[in-house]
Amino acid sequence: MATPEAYKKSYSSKDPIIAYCAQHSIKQTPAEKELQEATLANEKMCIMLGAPEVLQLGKNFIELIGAKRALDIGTFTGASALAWATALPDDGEVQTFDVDHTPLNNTGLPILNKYPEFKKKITFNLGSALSKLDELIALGESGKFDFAFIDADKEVYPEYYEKSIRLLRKGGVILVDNSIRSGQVVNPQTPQAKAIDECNKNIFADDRSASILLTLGDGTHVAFKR
Ligand SMILES: C[S@@+](CC[C@H](N)C(=O)[O-])C[C@H]1O[C@@H](n2cnc3c(N)ncnc32)[C@H](O)[C@@H]1O
Repeated sequence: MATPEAYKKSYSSKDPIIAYCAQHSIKQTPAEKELQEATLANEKMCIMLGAPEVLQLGKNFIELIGAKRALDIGTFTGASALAWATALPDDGEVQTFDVDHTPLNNTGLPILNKYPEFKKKITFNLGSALSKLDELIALGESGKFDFAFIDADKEVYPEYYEKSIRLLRKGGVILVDNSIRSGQVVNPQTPQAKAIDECNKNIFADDRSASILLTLGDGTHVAFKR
């Protein structure tokens, strides 16, 4: 029985409409399929795996806007970083951030090492994502990224959005994962749900971007930098 959080993810949902949409949307490379299956099989916290329909949306945006540089906030086993790497051009770059590389080392890297054409585009940063994003801003990288995926500690979502909007160029796209949090944002009670709700409200009120909150996966807030 899927947990409520996993319910809307296509790989765990029993909903035939979600299954139908997934069947007519998701196009994974063999590398992505292998990493998804290994994560679901090996990782106790496999619930954290990015929903493939959300990763598909991100890949489509990367292709559409001709992105070259992507931020991936929350690596886990590397599934979202790999998705962006498959969609980026050969000279593309993914900067991915995590405080814990255990799932990456145990499950992600044994598979990623088999696909050097994708792995070579990914830089794995170990440490607080917020500090690393601040370092990029201090290094003069503001306005130089094309795409960002926010999928790490939920309490920090409002700050991750702020850093991402600064680091993206005009026309860049931000996807915020778990923006509905199994419906908890409607009446947020936990610090995580409250922070996601705050982030959703900030994005909706933000003149620096056009945006839409989609009921895709566990909720996907999409912001297009003006
Ligand atoms: C939901 S998982 C990421 C899933 C991944 N994006 C994917 O598509 O499979 C969230 C990750 O954020 C990491 N994380 C938690 N707090 C963090 C922080 N302060 N800085 C960076 N990463 C953090 C966790 O260790 C975890 O691996």
